[in-house]
This record gives sequence, structure tokens and C-alpha cells, in this order.
Amino acid sequence: MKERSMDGKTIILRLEIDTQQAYFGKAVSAIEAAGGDIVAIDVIQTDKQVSIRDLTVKITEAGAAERLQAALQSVPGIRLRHVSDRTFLLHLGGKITIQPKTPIQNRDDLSRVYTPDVARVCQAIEADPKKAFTLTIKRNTVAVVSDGSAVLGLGNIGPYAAMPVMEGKAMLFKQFADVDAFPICLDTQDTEQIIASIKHLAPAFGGINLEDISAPRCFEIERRLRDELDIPVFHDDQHGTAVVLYAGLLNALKLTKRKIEDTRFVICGIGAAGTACTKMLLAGGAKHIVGVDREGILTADKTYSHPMWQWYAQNTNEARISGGLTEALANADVFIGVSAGGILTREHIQSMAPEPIVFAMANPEPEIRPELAEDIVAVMATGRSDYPNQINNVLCFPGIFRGALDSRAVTINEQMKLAAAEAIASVINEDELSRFYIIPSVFNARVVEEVRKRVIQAAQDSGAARRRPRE
Ligand SMILES: NC(=O)C1=CN([C@@H]2O[C@H](COP(=O)(O)OP(=O)(O)OC[C@H]3O[C@@H](n4cnc5c(N)ncnc54)[C@H](O)[C@@H]3O)[C@@H](O)[C@H]2O)C=CC1
Ligand SMILES: CC(=O)C(=O)O
Ligand SMILES: [Mg+2]
Repeated sequence: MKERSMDGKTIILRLEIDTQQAYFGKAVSAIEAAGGDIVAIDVIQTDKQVSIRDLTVKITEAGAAERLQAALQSVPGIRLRHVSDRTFLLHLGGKITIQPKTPIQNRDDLSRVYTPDVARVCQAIEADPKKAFTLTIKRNTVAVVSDGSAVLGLGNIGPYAAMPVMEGKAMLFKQFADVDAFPICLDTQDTEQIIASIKHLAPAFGGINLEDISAPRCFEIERRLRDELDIPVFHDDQHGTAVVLYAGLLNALKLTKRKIEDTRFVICGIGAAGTACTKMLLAGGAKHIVGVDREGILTADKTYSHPMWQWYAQNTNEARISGGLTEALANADVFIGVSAGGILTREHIQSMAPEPIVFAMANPEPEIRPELAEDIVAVMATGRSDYPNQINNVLCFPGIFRGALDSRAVTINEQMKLAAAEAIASVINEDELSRFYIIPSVFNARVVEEVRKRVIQAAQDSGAARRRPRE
């Protein structure tokens, strides 16, 4: 089997072949020998001397793109005019756009969408600010806000580099739940400035989805904004991840016939996602949780400067075990990784209890690749879309915000999160449940619909809703 890697991508090669010196088959052989898989050929121009072709080539092996280019450049009579990467092509000029709902075709339209008639709408909102929900985009628009400090597993790459991820989230909001989401990357990592910026932006939005803001600042930022704004503020890396993890876990525990209260959990990476996953497990009845970060197992025997670790150590690891990941994993039932790629080994998994459950959720590179562990685990899940059992917050945030916006909720509370997790888990029925199918696909339309329905109900029951939506 070819080694799978982050390099899995499709490139387009434009070749100029001097037909007196070389023939096309030479290029094909060079590409295949270097590990490329030709999936399409387009003839751009051809005459007696020169043939120009675009070759779409799939690459799955690390380093194959470089090998392939070098191989082609060494064939006499073949010139590599340029290489384009389909992923980069998709990002040219950004991935989303804003479109008016109605065309402006004459002066009458102009005066109604804009001045002078728009003034009457402004005055109506001035008289009753709640009308912003009915007369502006606030009703259906969410801000996806990051400071670029913890982007996927790439770390602190800054606000410019974070934009493609936030644009991607906005696409997912729209496609899966018809929520209009706007990506905003702030050029500050100062807690107070982030809070102030988001508060200033809030009038235009019906909800705030915080994204990829590193711990511990993310906790304070979210807490303050939740207290100070009257629209839902939801840190997706914390709660979206925890909801989806909990949904997958409900099904994995069912499959391996475990009870949550007897199950021994190890959570690796006690940052934004790890802390929220732990809180959700505790709320669900888990009693045996050990957290591990770079400094090893968190234990109440030590004191930590990280405020959340202090809380964590006091609310988990009742047996006060110490050491590192190896010590934590001995006889554990479940590994949950939200830390960094490649840190879990087969030996670690072999030291766990029989029928281990491994959720290696770091992105883009999981703590361990499924192909390295599939034969020794009962259930394996990652955050990636190219393996079975994708535990990714995309299963949660579109539906949960759809439900929150439709019920005009003031917040997204614990009851709404729990309802979302149960909704996601319920999409897979008993007959369908298997080790390779514990969590539904994001393309399963029932996910958003079920999440929306149950979140609306939970918002009504818990008093968070400001309106009862029509079915
Ligand atoms: N699958 C999913 O839906 C999601 C996956 N993630 C992934 O989880 C990871 C963490 O994300 P966040 O919590 O937002 O970041 P974060 O920066 O808030 O937390 C990461 C934590 O992992 C720790 N860590 C890093 N390397 C470690 C190692 N070798 N051993 C132990 N601990 C280590 C860090 O010290 C930090 O406390 C990222 O890879 C991210 O892509 C995050 C959110 C959703
Ligand atoms: C999925 C996601 O939000 C992350 O990896 O940060
Ligand atoms: Mg994220």
C-alpha cells in the first residue's frame, strides 16, 4: 500500500512536448515512476513541432510532487511550463462572496434599498432595537472570529494565514445549514482588545462563533462575551468538538458495551478542545478521567500557573497518578487526543485495556494514523474526512447555530449542547452501528435537521429561546 500522508493532493502539470525529440508516453512513464496517478489529460494546443497538454495528477505519497517534477525536467524534449495545485486554485480570490437578495433595476428600487426610503427602516429599528432581528441580516448571520493563535494543529500562524480556515467554516455554515457566516480575523491577540472588537461588531450578527483562539485566553474571552452580549457566543473548538466527541463516544461505548461511569478516559492536550471535552464527559457521568499535556499527567499534587489546569487537576485524576502519556494509558479504555500529530504509538495502545477506543482528533495530522492501529483497536476515529469515523466539529456548529438562530436564543447552554450530541448520535440506528460507523457523515442531511430540532426544543425548555419557530 502506498504511504498516505498530508501530501495527498491533486496537481495540474502543463507540459510542452517537442514532438521531434520526445513523445507523450515518456512523460506518462516518468510521472508514474515518480508515484503520480494521472486522472485526466487535456490537449491545449498541438501542431507538428509542439504539443501542449495539461495533466491532472493525483499524488498520495510524501515527496512525490518534487520527485515527479524533477523526473519530468530530466526528460529531453519535455518542458514543464507550470504546476498548479487544485487546492490553491480553489482559494484564488477567496472562497465566498456576498450577493444581494434582490437586483436594483431602477430608481424606485434604489430609493427603497437605499436612501431615502431606507431611513424609515432605520428609524423603526432605532425605536425598537429588537427589530434588527427582523429587518437586517442579524437574523441569519454569524461572525466566525479568530485571532489566528491556534489554527487547526498549525499553531499560532496569525490572522492572515487563518483566513482560509475561517472562509472554509463560513462555507460549511452556508452549505449545511443555510446560515450566512462572515469570516473575521482580528489583528490582535490581546484578550481585552479581542473582547472589545467583538462587542463592537456584534450589532450586525445573530451569533458569534469563536474559532481557533488558543487556551487559556479563549476561556476568558468566551466567558466575558457570553456575559456581556445577548446573542450566542460559542467557541467551536471547545464546545463543537466536545458535542461531536460525546456523540461518537455514546455510540462507541454502546458498541463495546461499556458504561460511561466505569470507563477510564485519557485526554491528551488540555487546551481549548481538551478542557471542553472533559467537561462534557463529566456532565455525562464520567468518573475516571486523566489529563495529559506537555508537562505530563495533570495531578492535584502539583500546582499550575495555567488557570484551567489548576481546575482540571482538582476535578479529574482521582487516583492522583503521575508520569506521562505512557503511565496514563496503562489499562485505560479510551484515548482522546486533541494535542499534536504522531504522539501516540502502537505500544501505547497495546498497554490499554482490551477493546480500546482511540479518538485521535488532532488536525491535520492525528495523534496516530488509523492504518498504524486499526488491527489493535475496537474503535478508531480521527478529525479527518479521508478516514472512517470523522469526529469533527463541522457535525455540530451548522445545526446548533441553525437551531439557536431560529429560536433567537440568547445563548447556547449546556442543555442545547447535550441535545445536539444526542441528536448526532441518534442518526445512526442500532442496526447500522459498527466499528467503522459510530458517527454520521456531515453529508447526511438528517444531522443538521435532527440537531436543529432538538436544539430548538432544548432552547425552549431551558428558557434560552426568544421565539418559537414555525416547523
Ligand atoms: N477534530 C476536531 O473537531 C477538532 C480538532 N482539534 C484539534 O485538536 C488540537 C488542539 O486544538 P485546540 O484545543 O484548539 O488547541 P490549544 O492550543 O488550545 O490546545 C492544545 C493543547 O495540546 C497540548 N499539546 C501540544 N503538543 C502536545 C504533546 N506532544 N503532548 C501533550 N500535549 C500537547 C498543548 O500544550 C495545548 O495545551 C489541534 O490539533 C486541533 O486541530 C481542535 C478542535 C476540533
Ligand atoms: C476542526 C477544527 O475546528 C480544528 O481542527 O481546529
Ligand atoms: Mg478550530
